[in-house]
Amino acid sequence: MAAENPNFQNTDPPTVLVHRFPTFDFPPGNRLSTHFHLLDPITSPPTSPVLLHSIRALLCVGPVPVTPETLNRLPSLQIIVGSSAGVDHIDLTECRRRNIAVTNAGSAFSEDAADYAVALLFGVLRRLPAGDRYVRDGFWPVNGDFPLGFKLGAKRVGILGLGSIGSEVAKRLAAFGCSIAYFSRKKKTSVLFPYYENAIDLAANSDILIVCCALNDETRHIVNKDVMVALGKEGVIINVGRGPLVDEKQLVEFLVRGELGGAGLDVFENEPNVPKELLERDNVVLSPHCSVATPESFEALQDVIIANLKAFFSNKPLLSPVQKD
Ligand SMILES: O=CC(=O)O
Repeated sequence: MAAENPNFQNTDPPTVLVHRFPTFDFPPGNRLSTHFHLLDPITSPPTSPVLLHSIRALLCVGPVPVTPETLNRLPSLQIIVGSSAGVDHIDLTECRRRNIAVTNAGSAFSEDAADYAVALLFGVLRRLPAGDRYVRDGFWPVNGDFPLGFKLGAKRVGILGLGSIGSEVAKRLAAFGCSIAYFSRKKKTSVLFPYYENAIDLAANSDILIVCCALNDETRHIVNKDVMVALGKEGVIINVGRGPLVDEKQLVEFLVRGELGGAGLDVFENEPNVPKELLERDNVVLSPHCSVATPESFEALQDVIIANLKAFFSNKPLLSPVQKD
């Protein structure tokens, strides 16, 4: 038992406590358990409070909340290794206070998330899901040609959050001939794209807004009514970040009143619930929070998790620490 074995945490492989919803796990065949002793309270017998007291590393699988109560049970905790790009489910303030390091999925998901943002954008502009329904439902022979879509090339794209995902979006849309501008926490010295100091100015100078920033107190509802007005009647919003980055109630009203051109949404404020007004709109493409969900991404994620945990247990710099500022 851990209390009788003060070196428990130094055993090989090192112990990592798993924190997850019962319904949420890695796909079968994960490689983590070949490197670490994974202690999963959902599949193992109840974990004793004494053992919990000795845990130094927590692996957070999926968006399960890490609250001050979770952390109180783990007084020796030094690192939380997250398995998602966003870490809004982890109480970062409390982690900072307790000096607990937090890591995220790093760039494991960035290419898939960026591909998906572009796919949603094509879906909205060229009306792909609506065209698919038109064919399947037998309207083509009866009603004739399908209404025109819009060209992607030469559109002005504003990216909210030019991090790892946003940069991949920029690369892809630049290749389609779009002009790129962005708003981020900070202006990036290494980037030549025009920078706007706030989301409203970015929207006023964009045809399309792609939302891919982290969710926190500063960015909650960053896409609000004023940003929607600035984007204008033809404007398109794509969200592959988190639902609460967009004021969903306002978004619905703007779409219903025809004051926005369309939206492509992989994330929602109250998942898995989607406002019913969106279900019947052909200029809206809906998706069940799966922009990063490919076997290739999950393979890359395991590399990032293993690298972070190995670095932690050997006192080396972490691969993907979450920014402290
Ligand atoms: O939503 C997915 C993620 O944050 O990784």
